[in-house]
Amino acid sequence: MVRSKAWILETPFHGIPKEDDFKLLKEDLNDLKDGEVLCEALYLSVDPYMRSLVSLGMLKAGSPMVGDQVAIITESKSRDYPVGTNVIGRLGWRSHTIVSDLTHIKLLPPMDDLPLSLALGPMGMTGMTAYFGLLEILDPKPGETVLVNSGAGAVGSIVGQIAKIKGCRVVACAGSEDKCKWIKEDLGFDVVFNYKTVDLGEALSEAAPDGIECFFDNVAGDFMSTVFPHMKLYGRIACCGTMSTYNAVGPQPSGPHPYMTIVFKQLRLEGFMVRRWWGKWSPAQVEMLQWIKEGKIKYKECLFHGIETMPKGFISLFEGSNFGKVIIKA
Ligand SMILES: NC(=O)C1=CN([C@@H]2O[C@H](COP(=O)(O)OP(=O)(O)OC[C@H]3O[C@@H](n4cnc5c(N)ncnc54)[C@H](OP(=O)(O)O)[C@@H]3O)[C@@H](O)[C@H]2O)C=CC1
Ligand SMILES: CCCCCC(=O)/C=C/[C@H]1[C@H](O)CC(=O)[C@@H]1CCCCCCC(=O)O
Repeated sequence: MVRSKAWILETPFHGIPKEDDFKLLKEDLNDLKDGEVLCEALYLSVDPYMRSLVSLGMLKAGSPMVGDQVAIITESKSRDYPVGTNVIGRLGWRSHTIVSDLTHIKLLPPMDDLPLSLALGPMGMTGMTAYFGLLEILDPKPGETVLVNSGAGAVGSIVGQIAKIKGCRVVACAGSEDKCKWIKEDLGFDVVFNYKTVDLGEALSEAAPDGIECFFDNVAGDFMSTVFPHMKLYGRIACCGTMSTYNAVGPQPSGPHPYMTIVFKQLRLEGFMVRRWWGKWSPAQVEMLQWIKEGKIKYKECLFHGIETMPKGFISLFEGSNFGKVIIKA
């Protein structure tokens, strides 16, 4: 008999999630039926969207926490997935899972000798978000200025590096001096500032006196409103996420929005969800693997150890204490 540990949401979040909002349950799993496999989690992902699922009413008190994990098949009654196969799937915050519908798991992308955890980072959902959000929505040209916020995060750090590969000038910000040092010195972004210690408008005027062609926005809110006047005519904005609003309590902030600037500068804003390009993930992963092997894309992981630490890892995303991709090693 296998005992699984599984996190549920005990109390819907109010403001920044707290460790008390979660509860760890233990469940004895049944024996496998024909066609089923038993997955044991190796690495689990925590991502900002999990916070927004509560605001959207998709996660309620008592709901199992959702999320992707890299797992190994430890028992199998399926010919397609023999014991020892590594898979990725939206299996939730749990240590062991019986999978009956095998469309819920898939093989990892080819990763040569890279750590398996990268299938949750640059080779996985966050890396693909950076890749497609930048290349499909913003389509930056060599010499253009690309601004990215949360620049030391899982998505932002990859956005800036792909923009450098494409010959762009990268302006990025992050919320600590250590993060700024990493993206400036190790990742080679051109202009970097700590948005918590500068006047954002002044920092943008200084960083991009001729204006910004492409803005990859992970934050929204006041940050975005401040950026609009610094955009160039026909500037493009990829609306990737809204870190500044996920923990908002009560009605969402309503402005100010410089609408006249959007019209006058003929800006294009486009929201996206990375699964739009699901059919193109494989070739993108091949290119990402090549860039990582050539040292053109560097990555950082912020590892937490043990499934018991999942709430801590998740909360770190909103405290800004994470560097790169937050991963829980089971
Ligand atoms: N559209 C899509 O398909 C996808 C969208 N996303 C979005 O991309 C964004 C980045 O995700 P991801 O890279 O995984 O996360 P990160 O690794 O960037 O971690 C989150 C970071 O956000 C910053 N942050 C936290 N709270 C705030 C706040 N109130 N205001 C401004 N910044 C804040 C912190 O960095 P700092 O030190 O810089 O403050 C923190 O480290 C998120 O908005 C997420 O929802 C992610 C995946 C897919
Ligand atoms: C829901 C607000 C999302 C804000 C932006 C963001 O972070 C999006 C992340 C998605 C990414 O495109 C791929 C995903 O899987 C993320 C969203 C998943 C939402 C539904 C999850 C429901 C479930 O698994 O049961």
